[in-house]
Amino acid sequence: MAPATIISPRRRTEAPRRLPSPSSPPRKLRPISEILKRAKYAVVERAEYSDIFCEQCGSGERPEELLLCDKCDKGFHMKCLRPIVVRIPIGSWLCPKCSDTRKRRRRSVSLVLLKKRRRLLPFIPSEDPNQRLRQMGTLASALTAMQMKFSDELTYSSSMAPRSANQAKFEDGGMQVLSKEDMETLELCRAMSRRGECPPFIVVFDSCEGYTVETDAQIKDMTFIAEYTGDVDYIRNRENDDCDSMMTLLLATNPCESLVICPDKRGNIARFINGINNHTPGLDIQKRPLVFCWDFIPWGLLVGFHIPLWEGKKKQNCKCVRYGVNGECRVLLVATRDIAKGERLYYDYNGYEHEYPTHHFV
Ligand SMILES: C[S@@+](CC[C@H](N)C(=O)[O-])C[C@H]1O[C@@H](n2cnc3c(N)ncnc32)[C@H](O)[C@@H]1O
Repeated sequence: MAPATIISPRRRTEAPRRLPSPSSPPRKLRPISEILKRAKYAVVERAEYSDIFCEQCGSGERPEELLLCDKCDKGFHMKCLRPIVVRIPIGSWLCPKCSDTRKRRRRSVSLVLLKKRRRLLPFIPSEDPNQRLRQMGTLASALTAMQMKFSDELTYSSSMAPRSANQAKFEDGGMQVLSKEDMETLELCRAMSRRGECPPFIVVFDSCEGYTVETDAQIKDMTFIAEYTGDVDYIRNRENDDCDSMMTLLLATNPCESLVICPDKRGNIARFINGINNHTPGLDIQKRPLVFCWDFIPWGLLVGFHIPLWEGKKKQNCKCVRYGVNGECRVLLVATRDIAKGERLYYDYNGYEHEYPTHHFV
């Protein structure tokens, strides 16, 4: 906003200045806050503003009711504005057009920032090679216990679904495409993993949750955690499969073409990440915080709502997202907030089909 032009020591949108009558005794100066509280109208100083008229009604009458925009210098009757301005604004005032431009400019800036912030970040491997060995060791133990082999990519076999079946264009309603920059980040992470610079996570065993993944360093929001890998198969082949780690890969318009990832023989750390319980409220309703809102209530009543605060939602710190990458579907796990070292990873298993039973999850 352009700085206000100084035409007198007073602001143009300020309250009227009452000149003391020659007969009255000198008065003490009142604080500006008190003057503004009592002020009814804006005063236009006639000497400099005699040619000002209202942009809405075109009239220059009732100059004492004219507000001047601190940016474009144009005049507006307080009662011609919508909504009507009933008292002189405290501080600077912008007319509807100037405040709209400012809002729009602000919005586009924040969108750019938002876009920048939403870019995928590569994980940062621990510097100490011994620490990385320990991390890989915990994964190797868990894989061995599950009789699985490590695989950091999707695998295809003729007895299941061929690679040609994995086409993002088959997705019912289309699939979001991973941006070029995010693809580079994904490739960078894969290259790091191949060199033994693994992501800083460990797999631990918990008597309630089974295997679960914990961070071994602080993780930033939007950090790429892992790709969900395993054998790709048609959903139709797996209808009676009791594997609890299957992941949706493709939901095709023709259900016969839908695919799942099955990490029963091969997979990576993604297969050990646990889910949130999104059925059971963690706090009883009386103890949930109240949120107050009066925005949409015309008669200005203050209304409080209880917001459902599911414990699981609070634990959730990553998400599982399907993307089209070079025309194929891929499933990526990404941090949804900053995660402290030692925190366990959780995401919502019911992201797509709302079917996974999580009632028993801790
Ligand atoms: C993809 S696996 C995750 C790794 C699994 N915990 C394991 O030991 O192999 C999914 C299974 O883990 C278990 N699980 C996942 N999240 C859980 C949670 N929050 N509490 C308890 N069990 C959970 C459930 O048995 C679920 O079917």
